Amino acid sequence: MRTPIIAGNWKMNMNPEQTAEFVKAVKDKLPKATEVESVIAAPAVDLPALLENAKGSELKVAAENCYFEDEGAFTGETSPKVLKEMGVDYVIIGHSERRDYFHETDEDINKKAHAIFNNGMTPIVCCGESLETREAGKAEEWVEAQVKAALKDLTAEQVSNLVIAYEPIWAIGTGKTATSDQAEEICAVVRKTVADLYDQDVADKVRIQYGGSVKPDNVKELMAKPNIDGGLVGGASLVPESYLELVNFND
Ligand SMILES: O=C(CO)COP(=O)(O)O
Repeated sequence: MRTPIIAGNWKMNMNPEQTAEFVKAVKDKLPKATEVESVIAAPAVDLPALLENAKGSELKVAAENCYFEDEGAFTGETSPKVLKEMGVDYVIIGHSERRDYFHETDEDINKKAHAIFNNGMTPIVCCGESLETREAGKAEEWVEAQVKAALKDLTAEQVSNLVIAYEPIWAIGTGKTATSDQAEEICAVVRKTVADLYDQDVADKVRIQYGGSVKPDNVKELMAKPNIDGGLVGGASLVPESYLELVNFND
């Protein structure tokens, strides 16, 4: 019912030449997008190379961030309108690195979600708690509050098409994966939050990814969980062989 979605988040790790080489290495070995969606999120400087090389393949393209205005005096920002014109499908917003290092607020993230939908793309909204919050027993309420704030005033139709990525901060780039049960537990909370805000039908349609040290050797177990529909993958998405193992997790 929900098409699985595996997205690589390259972060600030690739240049246009490396991007072109990567896409050439994977493009003919991807699953059909109707069975598993394969996405790569790249820095803005790599998007032209990514889009050009991905043409005609099953690979979908994401930006790692954008601004919430379409144009204007916003030095250094990326326009969602231009991303759409270039052919971008998805935009990651609210990654914990952007919240922590660049002080993005829940309100910014909500404005970006509206701007991305208004431009005909799909947001991948990230949420997730710190180790401190988890140890205080507040992971569920933290994530629920982040999801509620990010979705403010979005329509049921928009949220039906949305992707939400649950990424516990303590599992990002640390090699510490949440157990599949821990990941499932919070992904279920995310779905319930959507059901409470909208209805069960919308909650059944929204796709929820887990992110945080997803690797070829744990992807199958995570994907087997009922509320996990995909992965948002950092380190293991940088190498063509491991990216291919991730997107072909069903084989
Ligand atoms: O932040 C992440 C994806 O957005 C996860 O990164 P890692 O897969 O490197 O832990």
